[in-house]
Order: sequence, then C-alpha cells, then structure tokens
Amino acid sequence: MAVCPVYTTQSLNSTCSISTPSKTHFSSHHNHLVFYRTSKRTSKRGGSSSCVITCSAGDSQTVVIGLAADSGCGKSTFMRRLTSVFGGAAEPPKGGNPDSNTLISDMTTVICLDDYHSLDRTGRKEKGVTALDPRANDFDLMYEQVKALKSGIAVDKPIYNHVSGLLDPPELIKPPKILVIEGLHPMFDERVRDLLDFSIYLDISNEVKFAWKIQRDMAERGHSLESIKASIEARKPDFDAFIDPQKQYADAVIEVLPTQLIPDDNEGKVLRVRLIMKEGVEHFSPVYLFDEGSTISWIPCGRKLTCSYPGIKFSYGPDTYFGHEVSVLEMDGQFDRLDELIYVESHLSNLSTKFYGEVTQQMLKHADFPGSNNGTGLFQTIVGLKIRDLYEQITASKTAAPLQATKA
Ligand SMILES: Nc1ncnc2c1ncn2[C@@H]1O[C@H](COP(=O)(O)OP(=O)(O)OP(=O)(O)O)[C@@H](O)[C@H]1O
Ligand SMILES: O=C(CO)[C@H](O)[C@H](O)COP(=O)(O)O
Repeated sequence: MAVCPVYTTQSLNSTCSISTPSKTHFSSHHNHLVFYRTSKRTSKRGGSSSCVITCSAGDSQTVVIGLAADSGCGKSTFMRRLTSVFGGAAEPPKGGNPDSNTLISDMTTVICLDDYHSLDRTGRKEKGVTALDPRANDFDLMYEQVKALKSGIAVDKPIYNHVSGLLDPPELIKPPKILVIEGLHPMFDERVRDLLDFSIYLDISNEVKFAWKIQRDMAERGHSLESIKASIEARKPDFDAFIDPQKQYADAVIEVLPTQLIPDDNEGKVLRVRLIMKEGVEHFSPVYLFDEGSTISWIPCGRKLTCSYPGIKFSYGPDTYFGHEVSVLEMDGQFDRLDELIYVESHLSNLSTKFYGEVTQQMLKHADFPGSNNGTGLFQTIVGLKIRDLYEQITASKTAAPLQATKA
C-alpha cells in the first residue's frame, strides 16, 4: 500500500476526487482507494467528513513500461506481440469512444501518448508546429496521470481523435497490472521517464522507415509517393530534435537497418536488426548467444536451418551505447521456415521463457504479423518475454517486502 502524495477533504461517498498542486483532478473509485477515518482527523465542514486518502494498487503496484518510436515504426505490432505474451487479446475500452487509442487486456493497458497532444490538428497548423514538438503536448498532465496510475489511482485521460484531428472528451483509465505508454515522447520528460520501470526505443533507420511508409501509406491508404516523401521530410527536423535523442535513455533498443548481406541493397525487404540491451538494469538480464560476454558471429544455415539467398547471420557481443555498457544481439537476414526457429532459440540463453520453445511458439502464433520472418519479430517477442519476467520479479519483490518487515 502506497501513501498518496495528496490529501483532500471529501465526503465519504463512492467516488473521491484528488487535487494535485497543479489543480488537475483525478476521479477514483473505491476499489482503488482505501479511506482512513480516524476520530482525530474526522471533522465536519459544511456537511462533509474530512478523510485522509491512501491508495492501494490492489494486489500489486502498476508496472509502467515506455515504448518510444516515430509514427509508422511498428509500435502497434509490437504491442500486439507484447499483450499476447501475457495472454488474451487487447481491445479498446468497452462501450467507449470508438476512436479511443487505448487497448486493454486482462493484464495490460496500452495508452497512446498522442492523447496528450495539447494542440489539435488545426491548432498545430495555426501555430506552425508538428505533433513531435513538445509545445504541442501536455507533459504536466502526462506526468500527473502516469504517476496517479502507477500509484493505483484511476484517471480521466484525454483522447486525441486521429479521425477528426480533435481532442475528444476524456475516458476513464483504471490502474492495470502493467501500463504501457507508447508514442512519440515516453522518455522525453524527465519526470515521466523516472516513472518507467522499463523503456524501449524502436529505432528504424530512414531507409527502412521510408520502405514501410510506402508499403502502408501508398498501398493501404492511397497516398502518393511525393506526399509520403514530403511528410517524412517535414517531420525530420523535429524527429531529430525531440524523438531520436530519447534512445539514449532506453533500457532496450531495437535498431532496424538495411541488410549487409546483399551489397548495395535498396529494396529494404531483408533487414539487419540489432537488439541493444543495457547492462545493470534492475530486473533485466540481457539475452546472450552461446557464451555470455563473448563476441560471436554465427551463420546457422546448413543442416538444421533452411536458408535461401542471402542467408542468415547472427552476431553477439559487448559494446557501449551513449556511454552505457550494453550487450548487442544482431540478426541479419530472414527465416525461410519459422518452425525451424527452435534451432536458433535453443542456442540463446536468458530468454525468460517458461518452457522450451516458447519464443518459437509465440512467433508461429503470430506468423502473419509484419516482421515475423526476421529479427524485428524475433526481438520484439524476446523483449515481450523479458517484460513479463520483469513484471513477475517486481511483483514478487513487492509482496516479499512486507513479509520481511514483519519478520524484522
Ligand atoms: N517488423 C516489420 N516488418 C515490416 N514491416 C513492418 C514491421 N513493423 C511495421 N511494419 C510496417 O509498418 C506499418 C506500421 O506498423 P504499425 O502500425 O505497427 O506502426 P505504428 O508505429 O503503430 O504506427 P502509427 O503510430 O502510425 O499508428 C505496418 O502496416 C507495416 O506495413
Ligand atoms: O505522430 C503522430 C502519431 O504518433 C501523428 O502524426 C500525430 O499524433 C498527429 O496525428 P494526426 O496526423 O492524426 O493529426
């Protein structure tokens, strides 16, 4: 049970509102709040009893995960892989705004940080700022609401409607077991960053981003090649200034680059994907290939793994990233037969699987998701399993702590 950083005077009815110093209001429900009504503190003021509110997250505190990436870089696909690791499908809030960006499953709630745009589409146009610009986003509210959810308090979160480009009335978000905040700026504001138990950055190189955008926006949304190019160019200065620098804070980065197996490849279909894992992060131990800490290059193609041109190459080893010690696992190329991934899985350690072959099973389950035949799908799945492990470790340490205190 955590003590709320705020006190309020309210009548003891079923809903309580909490005021923060910046006067933002959260509404919370009995199942997330515990009321203390002591004789010392109880007083009558205009018919209301005063109460001190402490908050409880129920069984456990909400674990908060940040996922940063530019638009169209595979966040939704990653989220679908992550929520699948926890079981159950993620769906928008029942009976709510059909244009809600939130996805809820038994264990997880994924909120999209676009909902904290402070300027709607017209407002951004008038002021001449992009959605990537911090001036178009309300970081105070983002901080207060993520902090409240982490402490077990429900919030009324705004909704940015991508269809109309307007800010819609807010939706109630209850504290989940795992809260994922995904979007352009989860690690931009230091206060929000400090609330994250784990952070991930999807770093898609310009060449690959362009290929994916063309595939989606031209094929599926009917945009012209020129308009896609123009939109990427228009976003680039703000992307470089405000989004890209966040990768230095990430605990894990999935970097997606053109292949090195095909000389001068410009198709962007075969990918070289690097999983950069920070050392020394609490509750997270990096995955390794064959021998922890060694530098390894491995071409698994042959008797046990079918590879057509240009083949598959894995690499693993220590490195530094923005001054941090990291381990890097790399896969260049793509699988011909996904069921043979078990051969690769059996050579990886520290995967945090619950049974032999769980990575392969997850990948086969979502074989139709983009990136299932290459390192993007493989590493997203592995990070999903590491997040499950992190959640279980945090929960176990929280339940063990009061026991230890009782013993002492
Ligand atoms: N691993 C991948 N391999 C190949 N293509 C991919 C991969 N991930 C995503 N894509 C392509 O990028 C598109 C966008 O993916 P997704 O919807 O997951 O991104 P997003 O970051 O959630 O986008 P947005 O923020 O715009 O909603 C997909 O439709 C697909 O074409
Ligand atoms: O970067 C984005 C999403 O991550 C969008 O560009 C931003 O949210 C603005 O949305 P829209 O284009 O629907 O007005």
